[in-house]
Amino acid sequence: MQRKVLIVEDSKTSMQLMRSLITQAKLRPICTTSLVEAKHVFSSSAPEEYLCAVVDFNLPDAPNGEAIDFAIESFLPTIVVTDKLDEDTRTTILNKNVVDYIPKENAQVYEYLTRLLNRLDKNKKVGVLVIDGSRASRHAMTALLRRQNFITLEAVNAEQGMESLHSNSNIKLAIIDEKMSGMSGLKLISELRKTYSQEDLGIIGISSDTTSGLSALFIKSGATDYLHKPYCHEEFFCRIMQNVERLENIETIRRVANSDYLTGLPNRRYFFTRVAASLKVTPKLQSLAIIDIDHFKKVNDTYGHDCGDYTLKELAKLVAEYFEDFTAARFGGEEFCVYFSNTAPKKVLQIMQGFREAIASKTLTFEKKSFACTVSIGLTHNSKGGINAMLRLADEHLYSAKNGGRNQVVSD
Ligand SMILES: Nc1nc2c(ncn2[C@@H]2O[C@H](COP(=O)(O)OP(=O)(O)OP(=O)(O)O)[C@@H](O)[C@H]2O)c(=O)[nH]1
Repeated sequence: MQRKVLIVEDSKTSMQLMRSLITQAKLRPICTTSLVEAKHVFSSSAPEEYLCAVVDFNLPDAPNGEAIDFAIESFLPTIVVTDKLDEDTRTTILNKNVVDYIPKENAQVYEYLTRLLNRLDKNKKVGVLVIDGSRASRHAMTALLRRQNFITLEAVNAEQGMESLHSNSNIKLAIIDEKMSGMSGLKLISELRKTYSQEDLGIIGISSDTTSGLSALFIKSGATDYLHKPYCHEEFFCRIMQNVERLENIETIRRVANSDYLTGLPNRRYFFTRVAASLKVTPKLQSLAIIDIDHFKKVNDTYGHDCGDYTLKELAKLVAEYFEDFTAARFGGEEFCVYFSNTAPKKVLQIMQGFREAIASKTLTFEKKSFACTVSIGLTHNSKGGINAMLRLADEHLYSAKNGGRNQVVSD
C-alpha cells in the first residue's frame, strides 16, 4: 500500500514543491490548506495509512503551531516547515515532539525533506546503540532517535555496550560517550574497531569535555564522527542521518559490485569471495556445478536479443529459488555456477537432476511467443585441487554433457 503524507500548508508555492517531492519519494501527498481541513480529512481515513505529516508552523487558522499539536496528538510523526527563523519559534518547535523542522529559506532545504521522508520508513529497521554513563543523557538521545523511528538500545558502560553489539545484528550506529565508569569511550572505540569495520558500524564519539583535539582523537581511535555536548537537536539529527546514509551507500556499492546487472543474481566476483570464506572452515564435502543453457544462440537468433535477456532472467529466478541454501551465481553469458559444501554427493546429483528437469518442463512466454529450453550441467565432487581445479573438472563434464546430446547432467 502506498503510504500517505498529510500536508498542512497554505502557501501555494511551498505546497507545489512538497507535493512533487513526496510523489517522487513514492508516497501519496494528501494536501490540506488549514487546520480545520486537515482535521476533517484526517478523521475520514485510517491513521495507520499515514507515514507522517508535514505541517506549516503558521497557518491562518493556526498561527502559533496549533496544527503541529494536532498532528502530534494524532500520533503522526511530524515534520514542521516554517518561514519564521527567529530563535523563539525555533525553540518552540523543537520543544514539541517533532521529527525535525525545515526552514523555507531556499529550495535546497526541501532536498533535506526528501531524505527525511525516505529515512522515516527505513529507520524502523536501523538500530542505534547509545553508550553513556549518564541516564539523563542516554534518555535525551534515545528520545530524539525515536522521533525519527530508529530502534534504540542503551548501555551504561563499555562491557554492556559490547554485549549489546554482539547480540543485536541490526545495530548500525553506536553513540559513545568519552567518560564512563571502567573503560573510557576512546578505548572502547579502538577495541570495537578490532571487530567492527568502519564499513559495518558507524560510531559517533560524544563528550562535554572542551579539551582541544578531542574530536581528532576520537576520529583517530576509529570514530566516524564527533558531537560536542550540549548539542543542538538539528546537529544531532544531521549527524545521525549522514552516518546512517554513509553506511547505506557503502551497502549499495557492495551490492552493485557483487551482483549481475542483468539478472540481479550474485556475480562471479561474489561467488569466489563466498567460496573462499566457506573454504576457511575446510568443509568435509564439496561439489561444484556449471549450468549452461543449450543452444542459447538460437533463442537470440530466433526470437531476438530481448527474448534472450528475458530467458536469462527467468532462469536466474529459478537458480535463486532452487539453490537458495547454496552459493549460486551467474558466471557470465549463459552460464551459472553453484557451489555446495557439506552436502552428500548423491544428494547434490539429485538436486541437479531435479533442476534440469524443472527447466526442461518449463514453458517460457515472451511477447506472446512460447518456447522451451534445456540446460546441460557439469558436476564435480572432487575438491582435491581447490576451487580452480573444481571449475576445470566441472567444465570438462559440461563439455561431455553437450557432446552427449545436451539436456543432461554429467558428474565424476
Ligand atoms: N541475450 C543475451 N545473449 C547473451 C548474453 N550473454 C551471452 N549471450 C549469447 O549467448 C550465446 C552463446 O552461444 P554459444 O556459446 O554458441 O552457445 P549455445 O548457442 O548456447 O550452444 P551450446 O552451449 O553449445 O549449447 C551467444 O550468442 C551470446 O551472444 C546476454 O547477456 N544476453
